[in-house]
Amino acid sequence: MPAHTDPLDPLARERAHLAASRAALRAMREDVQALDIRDVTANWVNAAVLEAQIEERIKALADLSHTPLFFGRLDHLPTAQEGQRFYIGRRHVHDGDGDPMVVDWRAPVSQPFYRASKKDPQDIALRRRFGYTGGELTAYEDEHLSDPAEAERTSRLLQAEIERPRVGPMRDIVATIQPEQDEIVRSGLGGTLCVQGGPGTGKTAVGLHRVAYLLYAHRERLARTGTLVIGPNRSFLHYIEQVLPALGELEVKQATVDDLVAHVEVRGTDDAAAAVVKGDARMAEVLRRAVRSHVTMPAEALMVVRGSRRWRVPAYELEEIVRELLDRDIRYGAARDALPQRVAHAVLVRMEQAGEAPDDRVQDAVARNAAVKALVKAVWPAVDPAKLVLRLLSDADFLAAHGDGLLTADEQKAILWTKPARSVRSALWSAADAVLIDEVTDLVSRTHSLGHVVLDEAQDLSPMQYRAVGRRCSTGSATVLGDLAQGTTPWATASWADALRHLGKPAAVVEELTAGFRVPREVIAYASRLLPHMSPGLAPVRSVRESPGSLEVRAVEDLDAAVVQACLASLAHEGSIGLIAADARVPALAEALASRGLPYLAPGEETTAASRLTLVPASLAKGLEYDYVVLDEPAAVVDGEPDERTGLRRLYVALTRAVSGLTVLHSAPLPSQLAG
Ligand SMILES: Nc1ncnc2c1ncn2[C@@H]1O[C@H](COP(=O)(O)OP(=O)(O)OP(=O)(O)O)[C@@H](O)[C@H]1O
Repeated sequence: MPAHTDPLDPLARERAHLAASRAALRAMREDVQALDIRDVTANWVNAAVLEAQIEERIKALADLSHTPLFFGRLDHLPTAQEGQRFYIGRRHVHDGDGDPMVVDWRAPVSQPFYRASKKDPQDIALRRRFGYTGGELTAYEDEHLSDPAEAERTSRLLQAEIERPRVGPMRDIVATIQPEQDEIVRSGLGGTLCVQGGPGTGKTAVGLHRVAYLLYAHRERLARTGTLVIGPNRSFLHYIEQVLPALGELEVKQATVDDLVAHVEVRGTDDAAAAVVKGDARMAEVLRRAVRSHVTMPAEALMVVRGSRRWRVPAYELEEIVRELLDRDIRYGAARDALPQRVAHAVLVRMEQAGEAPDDRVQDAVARNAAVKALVKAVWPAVDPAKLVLRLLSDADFLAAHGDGLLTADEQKAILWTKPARSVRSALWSAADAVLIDEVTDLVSRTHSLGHVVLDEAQDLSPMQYRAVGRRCSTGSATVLGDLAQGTTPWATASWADALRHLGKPAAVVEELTAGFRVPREVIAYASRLLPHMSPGLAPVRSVRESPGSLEVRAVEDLDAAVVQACLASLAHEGSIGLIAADARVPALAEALASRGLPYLAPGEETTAASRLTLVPASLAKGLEYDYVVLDEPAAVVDGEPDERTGLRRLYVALTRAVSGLTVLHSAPLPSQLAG
């Protein structure tokens, strides 16, 4: 592109605005750096807090050289907003007079940039998109939305952004959020939203941008209550971890469900049958019963001695107090804390009847009396959540006592440990056990609720896991993202209504995303052959990529050699390469790559220009994407799972990771559902 120097040339003027905005941002940063806090802070605590806030602000105002300050411009019709012009970017920048040079993409005035169309111009005369090459503003593209003479056409810049080869971690999509995505991003904080969408429809991207939006629109409230993004595993979290910081949001926590319930060290695994029962919502009732079974009715009267006097509360009255606490909708631990005061109150009533005038201090003293403490210990003992679950899984009679009528004899047998554990420390806890312990922990004392939780790849959670997530946003809201067709756990949810019920958000609205931004048409059509066999009723994704992409399916004799060859061939292209294989095949392929001197990364490790090949076990492929994918032996991917449906879904996930091209290599016959 030739250099533009003519001051009347539109590109030159836009570049001048970019330079001026940069200078303004620098000035904003310098202003903050120059702040002298000595005058306004009376003590060092305030000073430290303020300094930390200033540090944050300075960080937030950094000019990231590779992320353009603005990517769009909106000119209102002269009749609207006084014909104002707004530059839309990742953050707000103002000049010395406080007038905006760039407005934050999340501000209400930016919304038409994403939503306005020729059909509904929203008083916009001009929408301009900017193209950048290496931080330089090099192109622009105009739409005159209110001009009936101008025909609607697809934006080249938008298309180029969608088709761009992928390297490195996930990037933000602020410049190209689509209208149907924007509606999800900007929907209110009050309600929970569930998004069903096929592979590559932008669910993860939308979820992350939604957090950024909510933090902008409800900054103070969410700063107080907190936000959390939940993903399926570490590799996935690594892959997405830079999106929010790039949008200026540094405070959002990220975790897996396992991280949330890490009350014990998980060293064991369950077979599918046991895991399904442990993850079933009926377990919540079994646990509730088991916890409440610790409460016993007082058999004897309570005798409290104070000075020369003895006060007696009969057993039936103590029982009434205990029953009343059991009937109340409060946690086991809260009721246990309340019990001594209730009992003390009964003693106080007697003192009053005897003509004394005891005050609150007397009641507190009675509540701390040894006899009262002993009573509480006997009738309402403390419950250790891990010990309780340990007993339930080790002691057949205890499990039967609380599981009968809820779990069948076979189900009880499935979850009982064959070798009962001796102690919480030595037990071989599984991931599902940790969730049970979390449920009990919450029965004992209420879990802290955050303001907003984004739950990605939600289809894979068990009902008990949904409950664990749900209690972390019980007074807040959630964004639930997933694809029923990509459910690869034996307990994967069959319907969003079920999932949302277990999450405790039955009134959530379910939206659908149907446009695919990742997988080329030919490849998605191939993968979609599996849909009727594993998730009948779900429509295939409609790819919006223009380049048809390449799909090659080849039977070979020497599989390892062919795979290495295909990786080398893919490396001749620009972008990242993912070699996806059944988990059991990974060691052999690792050796084959190593013996050819081909270095490779593990999933989630950052691809760089020098190191672009990742060896991906099929179990970790979910949510990730690579420019070119080489898929090893589809039949092995299917066979690696406990049942065929799960196997086909795992294969569907593996087939839908490619952005530009997919090479499928097999020495065994292809699964019949894939063969055309
Ligand atoms: N509006 C958009 N503009 C440009 N790129 C987009 C847009 N929406 C999504 N993408 C890109 O499409 C790819 C797929 O998005 P994402 O990973 O969020 O999809 P997903 O629905 O979560 O997929 P999966 O179901 O496979 O996990 C990403 O590279 C993302 O940046």
